[in-house]
Amino acid sequence: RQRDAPGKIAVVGGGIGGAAAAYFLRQKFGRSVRVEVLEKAAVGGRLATLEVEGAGYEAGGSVLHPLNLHMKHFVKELGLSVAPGHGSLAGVYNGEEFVFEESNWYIINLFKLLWHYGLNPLRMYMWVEDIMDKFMRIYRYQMHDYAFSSNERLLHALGGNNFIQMLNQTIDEAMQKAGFSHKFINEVVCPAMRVNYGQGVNINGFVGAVSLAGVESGLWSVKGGNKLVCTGLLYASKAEVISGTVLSIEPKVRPRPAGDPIKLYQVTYNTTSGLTGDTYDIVVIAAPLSRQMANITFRNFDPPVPEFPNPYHKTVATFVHGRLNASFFGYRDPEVFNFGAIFTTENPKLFFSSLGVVSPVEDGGSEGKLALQSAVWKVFSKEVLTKEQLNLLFSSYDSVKVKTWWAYPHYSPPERCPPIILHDNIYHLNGIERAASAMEMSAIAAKNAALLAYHRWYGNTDRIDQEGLQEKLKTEL
Ligand SMILES: Cc1cc2nc3c(=O)[nH]c(=O)nc-3n(C[C@H](O)[C@H](O)[C@H](O)COP(=O)(O)OP(=O)(O)OC[C@H]3O[C@@H](n4cnc5c(N)ncnc54)[C@H](O)[C@@H]3O)c2cc1C
Ligand SMILES: CC(C)=CCC/C(C)=C/CC/C(C)=C/CSC[C@H](N)C(=O)O
Repeated sequence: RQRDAPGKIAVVGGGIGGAAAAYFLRQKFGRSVRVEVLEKAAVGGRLATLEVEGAGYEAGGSVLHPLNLHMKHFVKELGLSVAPGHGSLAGVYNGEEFVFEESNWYIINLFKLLWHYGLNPLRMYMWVEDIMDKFMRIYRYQMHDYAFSSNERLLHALGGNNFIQMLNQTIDEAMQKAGFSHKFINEVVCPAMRVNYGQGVNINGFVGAVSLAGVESGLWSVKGGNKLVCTGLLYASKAEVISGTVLSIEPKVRPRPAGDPIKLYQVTYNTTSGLTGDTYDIVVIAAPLSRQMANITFRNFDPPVPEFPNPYHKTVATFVHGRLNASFFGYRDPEVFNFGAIFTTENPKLFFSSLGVVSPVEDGGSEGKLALQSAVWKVFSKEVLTKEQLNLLFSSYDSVKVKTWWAYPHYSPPERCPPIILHDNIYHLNGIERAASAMEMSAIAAKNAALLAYHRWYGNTDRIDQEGLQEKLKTEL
């Protein structure tokens, strides 16, 4: 006999992971199930805008890759618009001087790159392409309804032992082994890690490769703000969004006069009206699980739900409307200082990781050059910038807005991803962040969890952890 559909599903967290999970759970389980999303702060989570002088700017997750297919699909499905990324001249600063300065002329850049780094840039492009090609297999597997019970199994299905190995070594080790020069790793790869993950080349090889993809051309964002995808998905999924902080989850058994007892989960949460809760058949946790982050207690589980050490890295995004101080960077004439993005190499003396001119989310992307005279700059740093530091970086400024994040995992390979399955019908999305944290990674984890929850509910074991999918699907239409 076909098992009854679940009555109620709880999703903890209304960021892109939770919103995508609600959407995919609705797709899989159909119209009858009640989906409730519990969110303790704002829908969007790490996708949020900050207002600077009347305009909104992406303060968290900002750029998407052209091959981030779930995010692309959401934008299309929800009738949102794409804002293409803007081009601005970039320079790499080592704390004393610029080790690389981009020119307005393509041909000059080509010569400069060849002169400084030989064939390393071209080889890097091919190296990242190869990883992306394998990564793209996930869309085919998910389209055919296949799910994975652990993040390691998911990664193995995409790139075999090589992907697992990438989790266990630093991007520095991975690229040195692949024959990239020390100078190139230091002056090109390291600045990309610092701008994207606020950490250097000691982060794991997989997130390192994702980070390199994150500085490729064709990046985009959502007009009006990336968080619109979250509100849109929650609306489309007909989920009920409840403002509340989940405190604990506990297994419950409800006896039935006829048939097997029903296994449920009691979810207790705090709202503005006090402590309350409800029971659910399935729970999907779409927030990083640790005391530092979601702080959820799992009560009376036998065996207990294990705690995973999963420290997150602090990143401060500071928005400054003002004029950059060219002389801080060694330029006497501010007129010839025309960088719109400044990346940095590793130098303990530097108090910021990167800075770049940003445009408002309502702009829809500005193709041409951004005005640098008095622009809004986004500065990434590990700590909140002091007034003295701001005065060093800017010759004058009108306003400063600061957002501090527990942004992404503090990467330290060898990396083990926290589990996806926490109990019979409890799933956790954010373990995938230990491999790499990005909007698309949360969307992939959300679809995987929805498929896994569905197949495990209905006993479709043939759709879980299948080996040799790449070969198998080649012959399938
Ligand atoms: C500064 C910064 C820049 C970034 N840039 C990019 C980028 O350019 N491109 C990219 O792809 N990625 C980027 N990222 C990463 C990306 O933003 C994240 O990987 C992604 O948004 C994570 O989404 P999520 O839904 O998994 O988690 P979150 O967005 O963290 O969502 C979790 C939600 O759960 C809620 N929650 C937590 N605990 C509880 C609880 N106990 N009860 C109820 N609710 C709870 C939280 O309030 C939150 O809303 C960036 C991140 C930061 C911080
Ligand atoms: C998941 C895959 C395959 C690709 C994603 C590539 C990507 C867009 C990576 C960026 C990740 C990230 C954490 C960026 C943070 S900073 C972004 C931007 N430079 C900014 O200034 O805000």
